Amino acid sequence: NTSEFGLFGLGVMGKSLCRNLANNGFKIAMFNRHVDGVEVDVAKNFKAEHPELSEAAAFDNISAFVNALETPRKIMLMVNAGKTIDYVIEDLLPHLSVGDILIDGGNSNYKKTKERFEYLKSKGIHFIGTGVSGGEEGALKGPSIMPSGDQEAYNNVKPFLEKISAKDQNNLPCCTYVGPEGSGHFIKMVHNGVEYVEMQLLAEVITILEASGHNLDEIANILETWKNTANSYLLEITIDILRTKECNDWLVKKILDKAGNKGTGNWTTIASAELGVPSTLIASALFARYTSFYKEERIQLHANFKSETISGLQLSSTEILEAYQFARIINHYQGFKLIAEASDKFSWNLNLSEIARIWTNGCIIRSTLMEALVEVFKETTNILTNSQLITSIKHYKPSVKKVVSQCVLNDITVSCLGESIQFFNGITTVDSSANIIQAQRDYFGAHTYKRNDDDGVKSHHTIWNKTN
Ligand SMILES: O=C(O)[C@H](O)[C@@H](O)[C@H](O)[C@H](O)COP(=O)(O)O
Repeated sequence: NTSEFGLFGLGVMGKSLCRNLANNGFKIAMFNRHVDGVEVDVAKNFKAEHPELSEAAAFDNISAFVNALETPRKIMLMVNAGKTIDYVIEDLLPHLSVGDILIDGGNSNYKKTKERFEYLKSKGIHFIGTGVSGGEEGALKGPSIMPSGDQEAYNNVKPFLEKISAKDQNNLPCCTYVGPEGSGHFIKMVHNGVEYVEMQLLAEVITILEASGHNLDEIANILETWKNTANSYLLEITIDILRTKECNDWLVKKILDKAGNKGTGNWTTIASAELGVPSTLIASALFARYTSFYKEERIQLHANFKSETISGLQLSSTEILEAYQFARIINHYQGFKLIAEASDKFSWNLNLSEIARIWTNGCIIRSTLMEALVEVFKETTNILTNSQLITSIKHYKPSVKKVVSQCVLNDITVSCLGESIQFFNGITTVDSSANIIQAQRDYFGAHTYKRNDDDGVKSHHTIWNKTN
């Protein structure tokens, strides 16, 4: 048994990670199940396709795969999130020894990761739930890696994960021990929530620029200039997408406008609700995807309601850029707020600056804003208290108000741009209207309320003079 590291599951991400590990000189064992007529000799054929895998061992037999590994065994599972993980764990368990380490690199739910961590701990097996971000190319050339579980177990796999990960500006690995049990998958989930919003904001910006009379080539050129102040991986790929033609026509124009999702945005919204954190932009981006799915109803309702003439947009691309930047800051504020609240609630003691640092490269939300946040989180956990970001927000605010109000007047839906200024106005309001809510709750349900003219601790109830 000479293989140092095992990779279980040769899907898109699994294959890329194998090549990355091999390219970094690790002697690996690769496993993919055998399914008659469907998945046959996957590992063997994959090995044959790539010269860098010449030293790798290929298996479709679990016991042979496990026995090819030096102990303590380090096995990374790259299979679909959900029940599959539990089936694979049960298949592997009879072959494992106490002290072996299983790493779940899929987009698993952080609650399930906690359960699996405790279940395997009871069997003497270490379980590391780890977020892996970067897609197929990132997994091959260097993803961002977010492992959590036992620090001691992590130290055993650290040399592998840190070597294959992307590197930040100081050439440090975009891989760090995030914290206990499911914290790695929790931050990966939030990463995806922030990703949903960044994607939605770019979609909204393009809609506004099109409604302002620009075609997609012109919009790609405008976005190109935004790289100077607002660069990100998602901005870069969106420019590529806008420039991709098929028979001289824009390919993106032929893509059906029904946005799919695989669940992480959904989980982030659920976690926000459960933790009482107003991640309103993530929820807006998720629900914008859900709304897009009602294509037939949208067509019908458009016929019912679209009649009045609209005034037309009077917006410069600078104003649209500033509105975009405003909303991005609010997006990152909400994402990291959720992480900070979960860290407190679950006593994970997460390091926000270190999380921002491993997200500066390799992952889907890498950006120059993220690079700035690494320093911001060294001084505060609340980015809206950072003097530079306060200045930026104050500078961008007039533009987002103008852009959003003109979009409303012109019947253009901008759910995330719109929500960014709605949320900002709410979180910067000293005396909100929640006192009305408290009175209504006390009126119909005797739910009591606190007063702002006593110690604010005592609960009060009023026998309201019900005229209705
Ligand atoms: O960080 C990443 O590499 C991506 O986020 C990756 O995890 C995956 O592409 C998402 O799951 C897509 O999510 P949806 O299918 O929900 O858009």
